[in-house]
Amino acid sequence: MKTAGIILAGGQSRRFGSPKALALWNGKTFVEHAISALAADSTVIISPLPQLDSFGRRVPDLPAYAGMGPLAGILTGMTECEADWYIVMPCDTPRMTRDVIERLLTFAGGMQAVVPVIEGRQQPLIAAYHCSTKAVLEQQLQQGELRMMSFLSRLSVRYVTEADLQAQPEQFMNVNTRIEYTELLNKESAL
Ligand SMILES: Nc1nc2c(ncn2[C@@H]2O[C@H](COP(=O)(O)OP(=O)(O)OP(=O)(O)O)[C@@H](O)[C@H]2O)c(=O)[nH]1
Repeated sequence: MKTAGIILAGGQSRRFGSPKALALWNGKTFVEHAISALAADSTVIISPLPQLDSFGRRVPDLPAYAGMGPLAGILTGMTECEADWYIVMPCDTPRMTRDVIERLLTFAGGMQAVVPVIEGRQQPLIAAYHCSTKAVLEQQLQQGELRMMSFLSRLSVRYVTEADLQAQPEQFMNVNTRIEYTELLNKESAL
């Protein structure tokens, strides 16, 4: 099974005020934490930011779908890399770890997607998608339908819990605001 990691590092970071991918935690940028967590044969960073070039292979969103949000980033990654399964990872969940992603992949059989449900909330941006979902996603975006829930409703999905993944709910917490970032940094100093 060939896997590819898709790091979503586009978007506006409006609530954060500067590109989240370049925020620092525990001596590494958020994008580096995402790279470390990805257990994949190849990895691509989807972002318009040239500052991310030093961290790995970076490509901007496909022009036809630029500015259309995370689903556009996922389709871009699927177009850039050939793989059986794609692991999607945002750049704002620096506490995610490789062991959790490896366990996620163990559920990738017979379904089109594996999506965590953590404390009852679906986490489709830290999830695995089979290559058969690419055509579904392309058709959906061509229809101008940008909602993640709409994408999931078109797929056969295996939902897995934090217990299945032996994960701590905090590992899935994302940093959207400066307040959330300060909370994260306080945890760092408490280590
Ligand atoms: N490639 C790509 N990634 C995106 C896009 N929109 C959001 N992302 C990424 O998807 C993840 C979740 O993004 P959000 O926090 O919902 O949105 P954001 O635009 O980064 O932040 P806000 O402007 O504060 O909403 C982050 O890793 C973003 O970098 C996009 O259009 N293209």
